[in-house]
Amino acid sequence: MTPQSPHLQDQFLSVCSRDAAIARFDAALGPLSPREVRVPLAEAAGRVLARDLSAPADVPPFDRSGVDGFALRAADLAGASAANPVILRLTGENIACGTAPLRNVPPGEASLIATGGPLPRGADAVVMLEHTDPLPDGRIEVRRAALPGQFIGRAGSDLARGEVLLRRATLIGAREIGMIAAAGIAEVPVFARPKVAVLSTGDELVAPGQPLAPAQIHDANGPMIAAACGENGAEARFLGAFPDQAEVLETAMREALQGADMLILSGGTSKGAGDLTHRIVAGLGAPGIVVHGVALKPGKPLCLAVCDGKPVVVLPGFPTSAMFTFHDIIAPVLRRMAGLPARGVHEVSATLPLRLPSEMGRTEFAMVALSEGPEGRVAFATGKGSGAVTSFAQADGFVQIGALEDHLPAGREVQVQLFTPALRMPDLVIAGSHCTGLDLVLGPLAGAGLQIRSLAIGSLGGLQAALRGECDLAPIHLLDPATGAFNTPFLTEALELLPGWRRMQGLVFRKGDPRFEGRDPQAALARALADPECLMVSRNQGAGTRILIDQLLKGARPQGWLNQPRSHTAVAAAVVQGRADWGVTIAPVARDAGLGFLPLAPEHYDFALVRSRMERPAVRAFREALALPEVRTALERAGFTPA
Ligand SMILES: Nc1nc2c(c(=O)[nH]1)N[C@H]1C(S)=C(S)[C@@H](COP(=O)(O)OP(=O)(O)OC[C@H]3O[C@@H](n4cnc5c(N)ncnc54)[C@H](O)[C@@H]3O)O[C@H]1N2
Ligand code: MOO
Repeated sequence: MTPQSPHLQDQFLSVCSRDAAIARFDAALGPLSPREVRVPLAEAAGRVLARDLSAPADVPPFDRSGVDGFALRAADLAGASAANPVILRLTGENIACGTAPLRNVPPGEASLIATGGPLPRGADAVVMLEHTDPLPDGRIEVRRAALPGQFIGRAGSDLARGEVLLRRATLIGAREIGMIAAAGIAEVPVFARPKVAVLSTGDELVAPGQPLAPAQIHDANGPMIAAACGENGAEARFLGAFPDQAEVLETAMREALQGADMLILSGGTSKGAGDLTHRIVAGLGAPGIVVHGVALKPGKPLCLAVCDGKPVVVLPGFPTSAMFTFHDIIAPVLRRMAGLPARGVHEVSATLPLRLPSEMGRTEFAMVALSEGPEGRVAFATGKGSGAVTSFAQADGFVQIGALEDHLPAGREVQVQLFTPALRMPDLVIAGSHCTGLDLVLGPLAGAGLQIRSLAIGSLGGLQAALRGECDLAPIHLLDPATGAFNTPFLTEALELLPGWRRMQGLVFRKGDPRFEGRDPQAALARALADPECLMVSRNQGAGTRILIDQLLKGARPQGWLNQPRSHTAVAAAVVQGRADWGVTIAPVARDAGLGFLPLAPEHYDFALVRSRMERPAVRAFREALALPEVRTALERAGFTPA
């Protein structure tokens, strides 16, 4: 199916608004009524009740004692007190739980009764054992009066026969299981979980656990979407990742759809020539594709189809896009099929500390992480683009930006829709440059139960957040070219420097490359600059390493200088994969990547502490962790030099 010339593609995406997409999908799906099945009580947890459950019998089935004591007639105890006890004879019967009483309790007598024991005929009250005294002749003295009905649980008082104990559409949990069991019901009518077949498409996909060949990535969408289906009442069957081969894919999709109530694919729905899933979907059944292209960001290439009554969905390949479109558009359908109520919306308000750019023409969902600033909650954007998967873990929720806005200004108050109903603000907010060494310091804090939010917004971004008092500390490695000093020149009165560690920066190359191997850095650099075939990888403007690179280059602009990734790791990857021959990164990254390393200069990775927040327990804990001998040893072992 792949066209001869991949650049000659169909322009099949015709974008409609989110609301129009939902309306078209709903209209094609028609009413979605969940099926009912009966499951044993032991399997009912997590299911949704398909009909009202009525009690088949009274609970409790008989009047019973609520205490260990004596069943008796309240009238016998009129006027009883410690000073004036009443003496009663015993019937001789001892009513245990699970035994039906045989004897009457006539006036002037009492029967010993256990908590939960059935009340004998004649008795109308129970007194507690500790309010009585045995007499040597076998009778008892009762030291206080009793009200009729005292300590008696009446038949049907918990549940009367015929009473509705749980309503339809109730989500069954442990408490509900207890009620159903008490009512004596062994089989529970619940909604059938819709069966969803999930499959990923893409030649580049490899199952987690399998090694990656060049240009391959691990399949994130498949497991993620299957789990999200489970969270929304469905029974997902993940069928694996399939290559972009029309026949293989079509067979897999037809088989999957046969045994399922819904089919969800991801990938291959955008404009690429290899994007063939939508073509197969179009032939799976009537009416076929009803929406292809929604004015959502992320999520534009979403494809919605109904094939002979069953929903078939192609989510965008980018994991963030797949997840947002699933939750926004697919989850509500799934919940209706599963008989689950719509998910509640949980919102908090917060202020944007920074301008949040947005694309005009698409409703945009921007993920944010919350922190407590001096003037209330602030929401930092955490998005790394639709292709990223880690933004979810760092975000508390998302902000919706209307299709007609191209940005939200700094200072704007926004509503943040939370991912989870309960928001727990982090105990420690770190914003700035990330370093793998930081994870070694944070380990003990997380182990002590502190919730830590680490926002990788670069040294300068972190410094500004710290100056605004919106984080507790900012990890920075900023070189002042004028003085050659690190970090201290950038501080103000409001900040205090906590020394972190030194990271040796050096020139990296693939081991064995004779242009670098065994030379001193300056000689290697001269050799590299003299060779027009020798390709470098640089760093982004603003990075400390970039300042070092520009100092080394003295104005030279070798091949590859415009390749300016934002991280040490990306530099190492470019060299390892041969997209560049040399670059500058830090020793631990070079070592982990297996690259040759020629040391240049140590970089100071320190922490700008916000003075007004320094007494917070989590900040103190951070300083203590940094000084721990085991943390220092771990840092050294990882290739850092603690300050
Ligand atoms: N010329 C255009 N290119 C793109 C457009 C466009 O309008 N014009 N739309 C972009 C948008 S927006 C999105 S979203 C993506 C979605 O593309 P597809 O749905 O066709 O997905 P793929 O091309 O197959 O993959 C995109 C991306 O995601 C990775 N991927 C795919 N499946 C998985 C998986 N199961 N687990 C992890 N990652 C996955 C894949 O490797 C690609 O990197 O298209 C833009 N392009
Ligand atoms: O819609 Mo794409 O989902 O912008 O990333």
